[in-house]
Amino acid sequence: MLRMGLTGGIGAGKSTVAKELVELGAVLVDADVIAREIVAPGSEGLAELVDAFGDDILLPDGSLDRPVLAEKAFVTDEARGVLNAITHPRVGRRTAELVEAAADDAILVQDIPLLVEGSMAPAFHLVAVVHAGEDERLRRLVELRGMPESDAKARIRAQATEDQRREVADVWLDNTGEPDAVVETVRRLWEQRLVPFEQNIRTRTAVHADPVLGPAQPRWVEQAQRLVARLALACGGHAVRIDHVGSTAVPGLDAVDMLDLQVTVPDLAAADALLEPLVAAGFPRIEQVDHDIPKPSYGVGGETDPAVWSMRLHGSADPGRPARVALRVDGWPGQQFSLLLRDWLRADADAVQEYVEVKRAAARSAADEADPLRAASVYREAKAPWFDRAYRRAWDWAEATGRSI
Ligand SMILES: CC(C)(COP(=O)(O)OP(=O)(O)OC[C@H]1O[C@@H](n2cnc3c(N)ncnc32)[C@H](O)[C@@H]1O)[C@@H](O)C(=O)NCCC(=O)NCCS
Ligand SMILES: Nc1ncnc2c1ncn2[C@@H]1O[C@H](COP(=O)(O)OP(=O)(O)OP(=O)(O)O)[C@@H](O)[C@H]1O
Repeated sequence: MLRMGLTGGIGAGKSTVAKELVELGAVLVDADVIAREIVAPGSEGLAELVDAFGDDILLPDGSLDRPVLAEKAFVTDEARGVLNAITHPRVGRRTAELVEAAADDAILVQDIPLLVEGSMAPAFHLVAVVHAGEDERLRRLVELRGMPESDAKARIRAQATEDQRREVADVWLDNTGEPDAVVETVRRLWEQRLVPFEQNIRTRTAVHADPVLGPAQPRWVEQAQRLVARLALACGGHAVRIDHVGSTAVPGLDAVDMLDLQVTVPDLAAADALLEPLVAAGFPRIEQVDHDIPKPSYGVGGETDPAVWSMRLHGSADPGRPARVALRVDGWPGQQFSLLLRDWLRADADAVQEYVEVKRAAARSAADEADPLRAASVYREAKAPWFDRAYRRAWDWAEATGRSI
């Protein structure tokens, strides 16, 4: 099952996007619909609202007078807090039941207006944000939906900002233009990302990245932050720390478009306990081959022992964001080196330049190989001698600068 969170400010066009996704085959769980269900006539939720806001929020037939409640609830943060405290736990429980009931191969889309406000992003495999500027949203709400302007403005004020939404957005769906434009983008998203992503989760398949060296991308840092947040939720107490490592964590360093994340675990048993939680979170296990594990030819204390280089490797099931997740044991040389190498390169521009040239030469040698597996191995082997020396140099740098991990 793939779980996608869909959000956006009021009037941005979530319903337009959700409708298209349902037509394409998604199972929709809509928080606004659930929020209506849990305050239906005769419900406990409605009785609590009446206790809190007075019986003038009821229509003569006993149902909720929504505009009247909106007028009372969105005037102050306190009143909105009371509304949220009554409704949100009930919406949460009903949502959990619906998610539980969805089929294993479902592409589940959860339309949640307050996803960002509720810090829910890491619980999803992917978060899509529908965007339209504030003035345009106001216009749509007032002109097309007949909402009082003061109500529309009060709700916008009560919601997350555009910057906060950008932070969690794996996919940014611009809906400032004609609705047809966003619908077309949604169709492409469905075919190129959501369908293969769901299949990869179910079949435990990690995606590959094209082994092409490209210039550093500023978006790598934000993307890595989102993956770290997901991994932290999936790993819970088993992770000592989670870091963005590797070339994509070093500003200005050319790299293959593959993010490296390291989950530090207390021991290998903890790494193995994380197998299923990581698969479910969209990070399938990759079986290791011995030569994938770096082992320096010299060391300062036992690093040549292959046992201390043991690790567990996972990949990403998301075709839109290839990543490798290495689970390494706290204090073992591989875990330490991965952090040290990153920090040394971040601190030493000459070393970065040197490494870029080594990588480019390795890429040139690999380009002659037609077989992709062979090309990957040529690339790896061409970099190995530099890496071997880097192991020593990074430790020397740590000693000289008094850096500790
Ligand atoms: C106050 C109510 C009765 C007003 O009903 P109305 O029919 O006018 O609006 P509706 O429920 O369709 O919501 C429309 C939009 O308003 C915004 N909104 C609704 N509730 C809130 C809230 N508590 N805080 C901020 N924005 C909100 C969302 O963008 C939502 O998509 C209703 O919004 C409500 O019960 N809200 C509390 C539940 C809630 O938080 N729902 C949002 C998702 S869980
Ligand atoms: N691209 C667009 N251009 C013009 N109008 C649009 C566009 N997309 C949506 N609308 C209209 O704007 C209004 C708000 O859109 P929609 O109901 O999809 O927003 P929403 O994000 O689901 O809002 P809510 O937060 O209230 O659930 C609707 O009347 C819709 O028909």
